[in-house]
Amino acid sequence: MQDQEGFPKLKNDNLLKAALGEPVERVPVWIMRQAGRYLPEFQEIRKRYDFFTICRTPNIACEVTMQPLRRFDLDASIIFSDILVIPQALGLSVEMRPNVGPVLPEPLQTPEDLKRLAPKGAVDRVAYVGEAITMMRRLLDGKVPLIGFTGAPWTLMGYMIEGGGSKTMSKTKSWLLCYPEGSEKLLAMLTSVIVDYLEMQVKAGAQMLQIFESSAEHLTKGDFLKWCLPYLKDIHDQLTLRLKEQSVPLVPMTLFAKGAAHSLTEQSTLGYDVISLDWTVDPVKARQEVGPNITLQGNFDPQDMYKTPEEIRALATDMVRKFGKTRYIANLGHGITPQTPIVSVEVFIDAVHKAF
Ligand SMILES: Cc1c2[nH]c(c1CCC(=O)O)Cc1[nH]c(c(CCC(=O)O)c1C)Cc1[nH]c(c(CCC(=O)O)c1C)Cc1[nH]c(c(C)c1CCC(=O)O)C2
Repeated sequence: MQDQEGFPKLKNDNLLKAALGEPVERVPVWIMRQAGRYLPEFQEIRKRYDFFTICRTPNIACEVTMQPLRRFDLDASIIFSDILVIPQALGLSVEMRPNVGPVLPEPLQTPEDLKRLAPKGAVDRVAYVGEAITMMRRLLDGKVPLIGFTGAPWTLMGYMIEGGGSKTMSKTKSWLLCYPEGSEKLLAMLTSVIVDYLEMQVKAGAQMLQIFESSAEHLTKGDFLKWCLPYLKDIHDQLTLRLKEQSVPLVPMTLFAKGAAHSLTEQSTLGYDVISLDWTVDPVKARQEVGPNITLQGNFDPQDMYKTPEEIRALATDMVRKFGKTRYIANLGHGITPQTPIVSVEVFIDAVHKAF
Protein backbone atom coordinates (compact mmCIF):
# COMPACT_ATOMS: atom_id res chain seq x y z
CA MET A 1 0.00 0.00 0.00
CA GLN A 2 1.19 3.52 -0.66
CA ASP A 3 0.23 7.18 -0.79
CA GLN A 4 -1.12 8.95 -3.85
CA GLU A 5 2.41 9.93 -4.83
CA GLY A 6 4.39 7.67 -7.10
CA PHE A 7 1.58 6.91 -9.57
CA PRO A 8 1.61 7.89 -13.26
CA LYS A 9 0.52 11.48 -13.94
CA LEU A 10 -3.17 11.99 -14.71
CA LYS A 11 -3.81 12.94 -18.35
CA ASN A 12 -7.60 13.44 -18.28
CA ASP A 13 -8.55 15.20 -15.05
CA ASN A 14 -11.97 16.50 -16.15
CA LEU A 15 -13.76 14.34 -13.58
CA LEU A 16 -11.77 15.71 -10.64
CA LYS A 17 -12.03 19.27 -11.96
CA ALA A 18 -15.80 18.95 -12.29
CA ALA A 19 -16.03 17.55 -8.76
CA LEU A 20 -14.14 20.55 -7.39
CA GLY A 21 -16.01 23.14 -9.47
CA GLU A 22 -13.08 23.98 -11.76
CA PRO A 23 -13.56 24.62 -15.50
CA VAL A 24 -13.48 21.48 -17.67
CA GLU A 25 -12.37 20.87 -21.26
CA ARG A 26 -15.40 18.68 -21.78
CA VAL A 27 -18.20 17.42 -19.54
CA PRO A 28 -16.87 14.23 -17.93
CA VAL A 29 -18.97 11.09 -18.23
CA TRP A 30 -18.89 7.62 -16.73
CA ILE A 31 -21.55 4.98 -16.22
CA MET A 32 -22.65 3.31 -13.02
CA ARG A 33 -21.91 -0.43 -13.42
CA GLN A 34 -19.85 0.33 -16.54
CA ALA A 35 -18.05 -2.99 -16.05
CA GLY A 36 -20.88 -5.48 -16.14
CA ARG A 37 -23.15 -7.90 -17.82
CA TYR A 38 -24.04 -5.75 -20.85
CA LEU A 39 -20.44 -6.30 -22.06
CA PRO A 40 -19.85 -9.65 -23.86
CA GLU A 41 -16.22 -9.63 -22.67
CA PHE A 42 -17.45 -9.44 -19.06
CA GLN A 43 -19.81 -12.36 -19.68
CA GLU A 44 -16.85 -14.36 -20.99
CA ILE A 45 -14.85 -13.82 -17.81
CA ARG A 46 -17.94 -14.43 -15.69
CA LYS A 47 -18.37 -17.89 -17.29
CA ARG A 48 -14.95 -18.81 -16.01
CA TYR A 49 -15.01 -17.32 -12.51
CA ASP A 50 -17.41 -16.92 -9.64
CA PHE A 51 -18.38 -13.27 -9.04
CA PHE A 52 -16.53 -12.87 -5.72
CA THR A 53 -13.48 -14.68 -7.11
CA ILE A 54 -13.26 -11.86 -9.65
CA CYS A 55 -13.54 -9.30 -6.84
CA ARG A 56 -10.88 -11.04 -4.73
CA THR A 57 -8.31 -11.57 -7.49
CA PRO A 58 -6.69 -8.20 -8.26
CA ASN A 59 -5.49 -9.02 -11.78
CA ILE A 60 -8.94 -10.29 -12.84
CA ALA A 61 -10.68 -7.38 -11.10
CA CYS A 62 -8.36 -5.00 -12.99
CA GLU A 63 -8.99 -6.72 -16.32
CA VAL A 64 -12.75 -6.30 -15.82
CA THR A 65 -12.32 -2.68 -14.66
CA MET A 66 -10.38 -2.00 -17.88
CA GLN A 67 -12.93 -3.57 -20.25
CA PRO A 68 -15.28 -0.57 -20.67
CA LEU A 69 -12.30 1.78 -21.05
CA ARG A 70 -11.08 -0.14 -24.09
CA ARG A 71 -14.42 0.28 -25.83
CA PHE A 72 -15.60 3.72 -24.80
CA ASP A 73 -14.26 7.27 -24.46
CA LEU A 74 -15.02 7.39 -20.72
CA ASP A 75 -13.66 10.01 -18.33
CA ALA A 76 -13.42 7.73 -15.27
CA SER A 77 -12.85 4.18 -14.18
CA ILE A 78 -14.42 2.55 -11.13
CA ILE A 79 -12.73 -0.35 -9.41
CA PHE A 80 -14.53 -3.63 -9.96
CA SER A 81 -15.94 -4.91 -6.67
CA ASP A 82 -19.30 -4.96 -4.88
CA ILE A 83 -20.86 -3.24 -1.89
CA LEU A 84 -21.46 -6.67 -0.33
CA VAL A 85 -17.77 -7.35 0.32
CA ILE A 86 -18.28 -5.46 3.60
CA PRO A 87 -20.99 -7.77 5.01
CA GLN A 88 -18.69 -10.63 3.93
CA ALA A 89 -15.74 -9.10 5.78
CA LEU A 90 -17.96 -8.84 8.87
CA GLY A 91 -18.51 -12.59 8.71
CA LEU A 92 -21.76 -13.06 6.78
CA SER A 93 -21.65 -15.35 3.82
CA VAL A 94 -22.78 -13.81 0.51
CA GLU A 95 -23.35 -15.68 -2.75
CA MET A 96 -23.93 -14.10 -6.14
CA ARG A 97 -26.43 -16.28 -7.96
CA PRO A 98 -26.63 -15.78 -11.74
CA ASN A 99 -29.96 -14.19 -12.74
CA VAL A 100 -31.01 -13.92 -9.07
CA GLY A 101 -28.49 -11.51 -7.56
CA PRO A 102 -26.96 -11.54 -4.09
CA VAL A 103 -28.12 -14.07 -1.49
CA LEU A 104 -27.09 -14.04 2.17
CA PRO A 105 -28.19 -17.45 3.44
CA GLU A 106 -27.85 -16.57 7.14
CA PRO A 107 -29.18 -13.02 7.53
CA LEU A 108 -29.42 -11.14 10.82
CA GLN A 109 -32.73 -11.86 12.51
CA THR A 110 -32.57 -10.01 15.83
CA PRO A 111 -29.98 -7.76 17.49
CA GLU A 112 -28.72 -10.91 19.26
CA ASP A 113 -27.20 -11.80 15.88
CA LEU A 114 -24.92 -8.74 15.98
CA LYS A 115 -22.65 -10.99 18.07
CA ARG A 116 -22.01 -12.95 14.88
CA LEU A 117 -20.36 -9.92 13.28
CA ALA A 118 -16.63 -9.29 13.58
CA PRO A 119 -15.88 -5.60 12.97
CA LYS A 120 -12.36 -5.98 14.37
CA GLY A 121 -9.99 -6.73 11.51
CA ALA A 122 -12.79 -6.45 8.93
CA VAL A 123 -10.85 -3.98 6.81
CA ASP A 124 -7.91 -6.40 6.62
CA ARG A 125 -10.23 -8.97 5.09
CA VAL A 126 -10.92 -6.61 2.17
CA ALA A 127 -7.24 -5.79 1.62
CA TYR A 128 -7.64 -7.31 -1.87
CA VAL A 129 -9.69 -4.24 -2.88
CA GLY A 130 -6.72 -2.02 -1.97
CA GLU A 131 -4.38 -4.28 -3.92
CA ALA A 132 -6.65 -4.09 -6.98
CA ILE A 133 -6.80 -0.29 -6.68
CA THR A 134 -3.01 0.06 -6.54
CA MET A 135 -2.56 -2.34 -9.45
CA MET A 136 -5.23 -0.50 -11.44
CA ARG A 137 -3.58 2.90 -10.95
CA ARG A 138 -0.45 1.52 -12.58
CA LEU A 139 -2.36 -0.14 -15.43
CA LEU A 140 -4.36 3.01 -16.13
CA ASP A 141 -1.12 4.91 -16.62
CA GLY A 142 -2.95 8.18 -15.88
CA LYS A 143 -5.54 7.72 -18.65
CA VAL A 144 -8.50 8.64 -16.39
CA PRO A 145 -9.04 8.85 -12.62
CA LEU A 146 -9.94 5.75 -10.59
CA ILE A 147 -13.04 5.83 -8.36
CA GLY A 148 -13.32 3.73 -5.21
CA PHE A 149 -16.68 3.03 -3.58
CA THR A 150 -18.66 1.57 -0.71
CA GLY A 151 -22.25 0.83 0.19
CA ALA A 152 -23.71 3.17 2.82
CA PRO A 153 -24.82 1.88 6.24
CA TRP A 154 -28.60 1.73 5.67
CA THR A 155 -28.20 -0.02 2.30
CA LEU A 156 -25.80 -2.63 3.73
CA MET A 157 -28.02 -3.13 6.79
CA GLY A 158 -30.89 -3.91 4.39
CA TYR A 159 -29.01 -6.70 2.60
CA MET A 160 -27.76 -8.10 5.92
CA ILE A 161 -31.29 -8.37 7.35
CA GLU A 162 -33.32 -9.21 4.23
CA GLY A 163 -30.78 -11.81 3.09
CA GLY A 164 -30.71 -10.30 -0.40
CA GLY A 165 -32.53 -7.71 -2.45
CA SER A 166 -36.05 -6.85 -1.33
CA LYS A 167 -38.98 -5.01 -2.88
CA THR A 168 -40.32 -3.77 0.46
CA MET A 169 -37.45 -3.95 3.00
CA SER A 170 -40.15 -4.98 5.47
CA LYS A 171 -37.81 -6.94 7.78
CA THR A 172 -35.28 -4.12 7.93
CA LYS A 173 -38.00 -1.52 8.51
CA SER A 174 -39.40 -3.62 11.31
CA TRP A 175 -35.92 -3.54 12.94
CA LEU A 176 -36.11 0.26 12.91
CA LEU A 177 -39.46 0.04 14.66
CA CYS A 178 -38.90 -2.86 17.08
CA TYR A 179 -35.17 -2.62 17.75
CA PRO A 180 -34.18 1.06 17.43
CA GLU A 181 -31.12 0.56 19.65
CA GLY A 182 -30.00 -2.57 17.82
CA SER A 183 -30.48 -0.70 14.54
CA GLU A 184 -28.35 2.21 15.75
CA LYS A 185 -25.69 -0.20 16.92
CA LEU A 186 -25.54 -1.94 13.55
CA LEU A 187 -25.52 1.34 11.59
CA ALA A 188 -22.73 2.72 13.81
CA MET A 189 -20.70 -0.48 13.41
CA LEU A 190 -21.06 -0.29 9.63
CA THR A 191 -20.13 3.41 9.65
CA SER A 192 -16.92 2.67 11.51
CA VAL A 193 -15.90 -0.17 9.18
CA ILE A 194 -16.80 1.95 6.12
CA VAL A 195 -14.51 4.79 7.30
CA ASP A 196 -11.62 2.30 7.69
CA TYR A 197 -12.44 0.85 4.28
CA LEU A 198 -12.49 4.22 2.51
CA GLU A 199 -9.27 5.29 4.24
CA MET A 200 -7.64 2.11 2.97
CA GLN A 201 -8.93 2.77 -0.58
CA VAL A 202 -7.57 6.35 -0.63
CA LYS A 203 -4.18 5.21 0.66
CA ALA A 204 -4.15 2.49 -2.01
CA GLY A 205 -4.70 5.10 -4.75
CA ALA A 206 -8.44 5.82 -5.16
CA GLN A 207 -8.73 9.34 -6.60
CA MET A 208 -12.41 9.84 -5.83
CA LEU A 209 -14.98 7.97 -3.72
CA GLN A 210 -18.66 7.20 -4.22
CA ILE A 211 -20.99 6.18 -1.39
CA PHE A 212 -23.98 4.15 -2.60
CA GLU A 213 -27.11 4.63 -0.51
CA SER A 214 -29.08 2.75 -3.14
CA SER A 215 -31.86 1.67 -0.77
CA ALA A 216 -32.73 5.17 0.44
CA GLU A 217 -35.74 4.91 -1.87
CA HIS A 218 -37.53 2.70 0.66
CA LEU A 219 -37.61 5.35 3.39
CA THR A 220 -39.86 8.33 4.03
CA LYS A 221 -38.13 11.67 4.21
CA GLY A 222 -38.37 11.54 8.02
CA ASP A 223 -36.77 8.11 8.19
CA PHE A 224 -34.07 9.09 5.68
CA LEU A 225 -33.13 12.06 7.86
CA LYS A 226 -33.06 9.84 10.93
CA TRP A 227 -31.51 6.58 9.70
CA CYS A 228 -29.28 7.64 6.79
CA LEU A 229 -28.20 11.26 7.01
CA PRO A 230 -26.31 11.23 10.36
CA TYR A 231 -24.25 8.19 9.33
CA LEU A 232 -23.52 9.67 5.89
CA LYS A 233 -22.29 12.82 7.63
CA ASP A 234 -20.15 10.78 10.03
CA ILE A 235 -18.57 8.92 7.13
CA HIS A 236 -17.63 12.19 5.44
CA ASP A 237 -16.42 13.93 8.60
CA GLN A 238 -14.53 11.02 10.14
CA LEU A 239 -12.76 10.13 6.90
CA THR A 240 -11.80 13.77 6.29
CA LEU A 241 -10.41 14.09 9.81
CA ARG A 242 -8.53 10.83 9.58
CA LEU A 243 -6.86 11.71 6.27
CA LYS A 244 -5.96 15.21 7.49
CA GLU A 245 -4.39 13.82 10.67
CA GLN A 246 -2.13 11.63 8.55
CA SER A 247 -1.45 14.37 5.94
CA VAL A 248 -2.98 12.19 3.24
CA PRO A 249 -4.47 14.41 0.48
CA LEU A 250 -8.28 14.44 0.48
CA VAL A 251 -10.16 13.13 -2.54
CA PRO A 252 -13.58 14.31 -3.79
CA MET A 253 -16.54 12.36 -2.39
CA THR A 254 -19.85 11.61 -4.10
CA LEU A 255 -23.09 10.70 -2.36
CA PHE A 256 -25.66 8.71 -4.33
CA ALA A 257 -28.83 8.38 -2.27
CA LYS A 258 -31.24 6.82 -4.73
CA GLY A 259 -34.83 7.93 -4.28
CA ALA A 260 -33.92 10.68 -1.81
CA ALA A 261 -34.63 13.70 -4.00
CA HIS A 262 -36.95 14.82 -1.20
CA SER A 263 -33.84 15.79 0.75
CA LEU A 264 -31.41 17.36 -1.71
CA THR A 265 -30.99 20.48 0.40
CA GLU A 266 -30.19 18.37 3.46
CA GLN A 267 -27.78 16.18 1.45
CA SER A 268 -25.97 19.30 0.27
CA THR A 269 -25.04 20.25 3.85
CA LEU A 270 -23.05 17.07 4.60
CA GLY A 271 -19.74 18.12 3.05
CA TYR A 272 -19.81 15.84 -0.01
CA ASP A 273 -18.41 17.45 -3.17
CA VAL A 274 -20.82 15.70 -5.52
CA ILE A 275 -24.45 14.66 -5.23
CA SER A 276 -25.54 11.96 -7.64
CA LEU A 277 -29.17 12.07 -8.77
CA ASP A 278 -31.57 9.39 -9.92
CA TRP A 279 -33.62 10.08 -13.07
CA THR A 280 -36.74 11.25 -11.25
CA VAL A 281 -35.21 14.66 -10.51
CA ASP A 282 -35.33 17.67 -12.82
CA PRO A 283 -31.79 19.08 -13.32
CA VAL A 284 -32.85 22.71 -12.90
CA LYS A 285 -34.81 21.98 -9.73
CA ALA A 286 -31.91 19.93 -8.30
CA ARG A 287 -29.51 22.83 -8.91
CA GLN A 288 -31.87 25.24 -7.12
CA GLU A 289 -32.04 22.94 -4.13
CA VAL A 290 -28.33 22.22 -3.66
CA GLY A 291 -27.08 25.73 -4.50
CA PRO A 292 -24.06 26.69 -6.62
CA ASN A 293 -21.26 25.03 -4.62
CA ILE A 294 -22.05 21.34 -5.12
CA THR A 295 -21.37 19.29 -8.24
CA LEU A 296 -24.30 17.27 -9.57
CA GLN A 297 -23.99 13.85 -11.21
CA GLY A 298 -26.52 11.89 -13.23
CA ASN A 299 -29.23 11.31 -14.18
CA PHE A 300 -30.18 9.64 -17.48
CA ASP A 301 -32.91 7.03 -17.07
CA PRO A 302 -31.20 3.62 -17.65
CA GLN A 303 -34.37 2.49 -19.46
CA ASP A 304 -33.94 5.31 -21.98
CA MET A 305 -30.83 3.45 -23.16
CA TYR A 306 -33.29 1.13 -24.97
CA LYS A 307 -34.53 3.99 -27.19
CA THR A 308 -33.15 4.65 -30.69
CA PRO A 309 -29.69 6.22 -31.05
CA GLU A 310 -31.34 9.42 -32.34
CA GLU A 311 -33.62 9.63 -29.31
CA ILE A 312 -30.75 8.88 -26.91
CA ARG A 313 -28.64 11.61 -28.49
CA ALA A 314 -31.43 14.16 -28.22
CA LEU A 315 -32.32 13.27 -24.62
CA ALA A 316 -28.68 13.21 -23.47
CA THR A 317 -27.89 16.53 -25.16
CA ASP A 318 -30.92 18.11 -23.54
CA MET A 319 -29.96 16.70 -20.12
CA VAL A 320 -26.38 17.97 -20.29
CA ARG A 321 -27.47 21.45 -21.40
CA LYS A 322 -29.92 21.66 -18.49
CA PHE A 323 -27.18 20.78 -15.99
CA GLY A 324 -24.61 23.09 -17.62
CA LYS A 325 -20.91 22.70 -18.37
CA THR A 326 -19.46 23.34 -14.90
CA ARG A 327 -20.04 21.46 -11.66
CA TYR A 328 -21.54 18.57 -13.58
CA ILE A 329 -20.62 14.91 -14.20
CA ALA A 330 -22.78 13.04 -16.69
CA ASN A 331 -23.93 9.54 -15.72
CA LEU A 332 -27.03 7.40 -15.61
CA GLY A 333 -29.51 7.78 -12.76
CA HIS A 334 -28.69 4.20 -11.65
CA GLY A 335 -26.72 1.22 -12.92
CA ILE A 336 -26.74 0.25 -16.59
CA THR A 337 -28.95 -2.79 -17.19
CA PRO A 338 -27.76 -6.09 -18.72
CA GLN A 339 -29.55 -5.91 -22.11
CA THR A 340 -28.43 -2.35 -22.95
CA PRO A 341 -27.11 -2.20 -26.55
CA ILE A 342 -23.45 -1.24 -26.83
CA VAL A 343 -24.34 1.39 -29.42
CA SER A 344 -26.52 3.18 -26.86
CA VAL A 345 -23.49 3.62 -24.63
CA GLU A 346 -21.40 4.95 -27.52
CA VAL A 347 -24.08 7.45 -28.51
CA PHE A 348 -24.70 8.54 -24.93
CA ILE A 349 -21.01 9.28 -24.29
CA ASP A 350 -20.59 11.05 -27.62
CA ALA A 351 -23.69 13.20 -27.04
CA VAL A 352 -22.36 14.30 -23.63
CA HIS A 353 -18.99 15.27 -25.08
CA LYS A 354 -20.56 17.20 -27.95
CA ALA A 355 -23.25 19.00 -25.93
CA PHE A 356 -21.09 22.12 -25.48
C1 LIG B 1 -26.93 -2.35 -4.51
C2 LIG B 1 -25.56 -2.59 -5.08
C3 LIG B 1 -24.92 -3.86 -5.21
N1 LIG B 1 -23.68 -3.64 -5.76
C4 LIG B 1 -23.50 -2.31 -6.00
C5 LIG B 1 -24.65 -1.62 -5.54
C6 LIG B 1 -24.83 -0.14 -5.53
C7 LIG B 1 -25.18 0.37 -6.89
C8 LIG B 1 -26.59 0.06 -7.29
O1 LIG B 1 -27.49 0.44 -6.58
O2 LIG B 1 -26.74 -0.56 -8.35
C9 LIG B 1 -22.32 -1.62 -6.56
C10 LIG B 1 -21.54 -2.26 -7.62
N2 LIG B 1 -21.60 -3.56 -8.07
C11 LIG B 1 -20.71 -3.75 -9.06
C12 LIG B 1 -19.98 -2.54 -9.23
C13 LIG B 1 -18.76 -2.51 -10.13
C14 LIG B 1 -18.17 -1.37 -10.64
C15 LIG B 1 -18.87 -0.75 -11.84
O3 LIG B 1 -19.76 0.09 -11.61
O4 LIG B 1 -18.47 -1.04 -12.98
C16 LIG B 1 -20.54 -1.60 -8.37
C17 LIG B 1 -20.18 -0.13 -8.19
C18 LIG B 1 -20.50 -4.97 -9.82
C19 LIG B 1 -21.60 -5.95 -9.96
N3 LIG B 1 -22.46 -6.37 -8.99
C20 LIG B 1 -23.29 -7.34 -9.49
C21 LIG B 1 -22.93 -7.61 -10.84
C22 LIG B 1 -23.52 -8.69 -11.73
C23 LIG B 1 -23.17 -10.00 -11.12
C24 LIG B 1 -23.10 -11.16 -12.05
O5 LIG B 1 -22.23 -11.17 -12.91
O6 LIG B 1 -23.88 -12.10 -11.84
C25 LIG B 1 -21.88 -6.73 -11.15
C26 LIG B 1 -21.13 -6.64 -12.45
C27 LIG B 1 -24.33 -8.05 -8.74
C28 LIG B 1 -25.12 -7.32 -7.74
N4 LIG B 1 -24.60 -6.63 -6.68
C29 LIG B 1 -25.62 -6.04 -5.97
C30 LIG B 1 -26.85 -6.43 -6.59
C31 LIG B 1 -28.22 -6.01 -6.14
C32 LIG B 1 -26.53 -7.25 -7.66
C33 LIG B 1 -27.49 -7.99 -8.56
C34 LIG B 1 -28.14 -7.12 -9.54
C35 LIG B 1 -27.29 -6.88 -10.74
O7 LIG B 1 -26.66 -7.81 -11.20
O8 LIG B 1 -27.25 -5.73 -11.21
C36 LIG B 1 -25.45 -5.19 -4.80
